[in-house]
Amino acid sequence: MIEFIGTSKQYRLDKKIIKALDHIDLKVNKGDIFGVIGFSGAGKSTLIRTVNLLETPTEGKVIVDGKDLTTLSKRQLREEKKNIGMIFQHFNLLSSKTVFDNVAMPLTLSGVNKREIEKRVNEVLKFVGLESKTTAYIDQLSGGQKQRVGIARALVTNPKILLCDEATSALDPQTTKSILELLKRVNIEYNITILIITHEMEVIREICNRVAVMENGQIIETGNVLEIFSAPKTKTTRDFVQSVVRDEIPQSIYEQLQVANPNERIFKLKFIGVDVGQPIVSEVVKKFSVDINVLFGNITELQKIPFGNLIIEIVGADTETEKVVQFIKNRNVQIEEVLANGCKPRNYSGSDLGNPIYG
Ligand SMILES: Nc1ncnc2c1ncn2[C@@H]1O[C@H](COP(=O)(O)OP(=O)(O)OP(=O)(O)O)[C@@H](O)[C@H]1O
Repeated sequence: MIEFIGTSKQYRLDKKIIKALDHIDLKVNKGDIFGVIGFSGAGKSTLIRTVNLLETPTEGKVIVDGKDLTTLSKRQLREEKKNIGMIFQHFNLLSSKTVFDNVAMPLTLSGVNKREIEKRVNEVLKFVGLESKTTAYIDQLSGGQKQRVGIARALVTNPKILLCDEATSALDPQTTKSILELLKRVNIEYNITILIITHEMEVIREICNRVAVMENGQIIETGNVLEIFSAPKTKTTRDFVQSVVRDEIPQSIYEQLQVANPNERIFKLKFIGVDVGQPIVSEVVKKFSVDINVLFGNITELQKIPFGNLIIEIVGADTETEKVVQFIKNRNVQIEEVLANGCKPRNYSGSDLGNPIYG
């Protein structure tokens, strides 16, 4: 649906060349809610703005729905752009106009007749839940309502693609959730492919099915959301994942544990999907001569699939512990020995946390 092929964009600032996009190869499939995440300056805005040629690439192609936009005439490009809606962090609405007039704007500019405009605008305003606000002025709306107007305006031309440029970054968490819910409905009910750029992993977790991580104008990692959350490969991706799914022992617990007994080792377990329901800890204790302390655990949901993290201390002879590790692996649960800041696996004992609560 959207394909970047060797897409680069350079800016010249004084005598310096800034590589905002550095040979991007990326494919967004029809029906995706595709998230691009990165820190400030990574190149996200530049990337999304090339999809409707608000920025022209200096090199490479941007293919949208089979057409290379960079090769189209102005008139062809205007036609193609009707298939692409966009919403913005700061809404980009006209405050001197009513909600209705803001939403009607793209149709008015294309010369659509009044009756049709009225029908379509009322339809999309109903869809975004603002049918009672048609005559209100933008200044009389909350941030969330403003973004709903932005979404209605983007939908009014029946686009195939919706571009979201940090669409929830100016909103509080509750409002963010409701806007993300609305975007999910846009994707499902209107069958619109969505490309979102964000610096918030929460947004990726909530609605995206696929994600790319950007750094210094490049895509450093890409995959489906479950894959990226369960096995992030780069430090930047790990940091983003950590921001919403903690899977490290909290510092306070580290501090209470003391290095001592070689028979005590700490492991991190990741459960994905149905595995979350497995009573694995109690099974291990019944089957093997070990004790287990649960140090930390959480569970979250990714695309309706449960995703859990557990950090446990196994107390027992090394040979027995290795058998436990194998047993857990055989149950399709990821297990790795915890490393402390890149040091060798640590063994702990002492303190209340060292007292087995299972077995
Ligand atoms: N018009 C411009 N002229 C010069 N440099 C630019 C221009 N636009 C962007 N840049 C530079 O390109 C790089 C990528 O910027 P971009 O805005 O795409 O990043 P971003 O990931 O969207 O960051 P943010 O989240 O802060 O907007 C940055 O180094 C930025 O300073």
